[in-house]
Amino acid sequence: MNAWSNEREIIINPGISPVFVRMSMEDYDHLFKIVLIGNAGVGKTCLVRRFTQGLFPPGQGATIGVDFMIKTVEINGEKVKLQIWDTAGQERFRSITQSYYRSANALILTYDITCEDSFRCLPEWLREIEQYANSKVVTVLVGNKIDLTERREVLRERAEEFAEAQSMLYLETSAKESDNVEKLFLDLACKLIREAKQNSLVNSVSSPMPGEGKTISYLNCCS
Ligand SMILES: Nc1nc2c(ncn2[C@@H]2O[C@H](COP(=O)(O)OP(=O)(O)OP(=O)(O)O)[C@@H](O)[C@H]2O)c(=O)[nH]1
Repeated sequence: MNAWSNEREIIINPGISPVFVRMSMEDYDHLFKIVLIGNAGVGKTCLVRRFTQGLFPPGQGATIGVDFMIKTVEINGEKVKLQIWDTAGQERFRSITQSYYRSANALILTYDITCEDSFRCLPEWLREIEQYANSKVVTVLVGNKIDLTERREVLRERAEEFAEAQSMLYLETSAKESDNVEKLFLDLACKLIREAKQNSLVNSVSSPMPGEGKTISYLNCCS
């Protein structure tokens, strides 16, 4: 095993055959697949671990291939199971990670506000999305590491403008300080519920995936 809590699901041979260490018989009202993408080192893994485990891992190493976690939340009395796929940012894993886009209900495209390069690469990531994701996918642009204010290289206004031009939602986060991380995932879940209810989602997750995490309640949206 590893240092992660038992909420983590282990994937052996990412992209080929997911093998899950734990099974769950628990029901849910909605199941959504969320995939995090973006340059290496922008903080994708830290965002996932902050949300699913409430921690900021010290000395987080680079993701190899794809990691997978599940968290169940309760929103307005409905159980929402979020399958969260954390992809490696390194170029050499691109052919593996691309294969996870197609069935995603939502993509979290992440950059690092202290790294201009990670922002400049966004058009390249958008081309990947265009090519590999389904046309109904909800995309959120996330500027991470806002705790490093003095090292900011990308102004919020610039990112907001970019996101708006691309019809993406935009949020700034700090996985380290836990700023906006819960909001990111829960607002996204709310949007996916609304879209599911309007029957506008391509229900690409056809068969339930096993596994279970903590259940938390969230009542502030979906009105
Ligand atoms: N200060 C600060 N550092 C962060 C934050 N999020 C991540 N980091 C640091 O950034 C580095 C990279 O974080 P990861 O979560 O591994 O980044 P990643 O995008 O998953 O990287 P790959 O797996 O290589 O694609 C680590 O040293 C983290 O500690 C944040 O919100 N604030």
